[in-house]
Amino acid sequence: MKLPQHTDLGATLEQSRSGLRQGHRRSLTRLLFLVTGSALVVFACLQILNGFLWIGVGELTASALLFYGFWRLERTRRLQQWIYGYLIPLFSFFLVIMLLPDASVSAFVWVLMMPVLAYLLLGKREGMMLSLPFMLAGGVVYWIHLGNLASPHALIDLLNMVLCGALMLVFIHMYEVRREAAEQRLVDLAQTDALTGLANRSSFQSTLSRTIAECERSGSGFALAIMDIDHFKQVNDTLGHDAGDHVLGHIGACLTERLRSTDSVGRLGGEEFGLILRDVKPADAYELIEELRLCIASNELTYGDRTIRVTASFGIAQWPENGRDAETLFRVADHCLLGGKRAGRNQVAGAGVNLSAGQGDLLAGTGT
Ligand SMILES: Nc1nc2c(ncn2[C@@H]2O[C@H](COP(=O)(O)OP(=O)(O)OP(=O)(O)O)[C@@H](O)[C@H]2O)c(=O)[nH]1
Repeated sequence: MKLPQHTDLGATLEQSRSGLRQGHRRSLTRLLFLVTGSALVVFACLQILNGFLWIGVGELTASALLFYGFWRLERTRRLQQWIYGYLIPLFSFFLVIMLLPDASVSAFVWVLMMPVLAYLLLGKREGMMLSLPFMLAGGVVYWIHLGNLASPHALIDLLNMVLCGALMLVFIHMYEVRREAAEQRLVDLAQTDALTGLANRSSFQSTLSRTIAECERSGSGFALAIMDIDHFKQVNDTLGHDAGDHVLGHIGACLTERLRSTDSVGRLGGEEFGLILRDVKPADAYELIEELRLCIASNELTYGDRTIRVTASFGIAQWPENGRDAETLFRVADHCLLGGKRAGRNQVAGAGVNLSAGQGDLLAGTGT
C-alpha cells in the first residue's frame, strides 16, 4: 500500500478555525506592526519639531518596540499574546486621543476600526470580547465630547456614530460567523469520503498518526486492520456501478455500527477500508475483526429486485509488536491482507497471529 503523498488538506484547514489561518494572521499582524511603527516615527518627528519632546520620545520608543515585534513575529509561538499586546495598548491609545480636551471629531473614527482589527486578528469570539468594551468606552467618550445633547446637531452626530459603530460590529460578526461555518464545511468535506460518509484516506492517515502519538504516551496498544471486499469488480460488472456504490455504503455503515466510539474507520480508496481498534490485544483484535467478517459475509443486501452477497478479507497489524510507525503498520497489514486473498479470500489474517476463517480454510504463515 502506498502512503498518501499529498498534503493533509483536512489538517491544514483545521488550523484556520479561529480567525484567519495562522500564517495569514501572522503576516497581517507583522504588516500592522510595520505600518504602525513607521507611522509613529513620522508622528514622533512632527511632535519633536512642534516642541513636544517627551511625546516624541514616547512615540519613538513605541515604534522601536513595534519594529522588534515585527522581527519576532516571524517565528514566535506566542502570536496570540503579541496580538493582545498590540491591540490593547492601541485601543487604549485611541481612547486617550479621544479624551484629549481639544480632540478632533475625526479622532473618533478609530472606534470603527476596533472591530475590524479585533475580528481579523482574533476571530469571532475573542474579537467580540475585546472590541465590544472598547467600542462602548469610545461611545461614552464621544457622548461626553459632544456635550449638550439638547441640540439636534449634537444628537445627529451621536446617532451617526452609534448607528455606524453598531452596524460595523454586526456586519463583521455576521461575516465571521458565516466564514467560520463555510470553513468548517470545507474541513468536513476535505476529511470525508462522499460515498460512505466515513473518514477519507487522508483523514484516516491523520487519525493513525495521532493514535500512534497518543499510544506512545499512554503505552496502550492498538490494532490497524485493512479490509478489502472480495471480487468487488464482479459486483460492478454484473449489477452495475450504482449497485457497487450501494454495497460500499452498506459496508461502511456496517463497520461503523460494529465498532466502539473510540475506534476509527475510514475508506482508503476503491473497495478498501481501514480500521483502528484502540486498547486491544492481538487476540481481541482478531476476534472483533472476525465478527465483522462474519457479519459482512452473512448479510444479504437487496438492490432493487436483486440480492447481493459479498465477503471481505482483512489484514491486521498490531502496535507496537508489528511496527511503531504508520508506514510499517500499513505494510504489515497489507501484507497479511494479500496473504488472506491468496489463501482464498473471506479471511482474517494477523501478523504473528496466523489465524483465519471462512470457507473452512486455515491461513498460516502470513505476516512478518
Ligand atoms: N461502484 C464502485 N466501484 C468502485 C469504486 N472504486 C473502485 N471501484 C471498483 O472496485 C473494483 C476493484 O477491483 P479489483 O481491484 O480487481 O478487486 P476485486 O474485484 O475486489 O478483487 P479482489 O480484491 O482480488 O478480491 C474495480 O472494478 C473498481 O472499478 C467506487 O467508488 N464505486
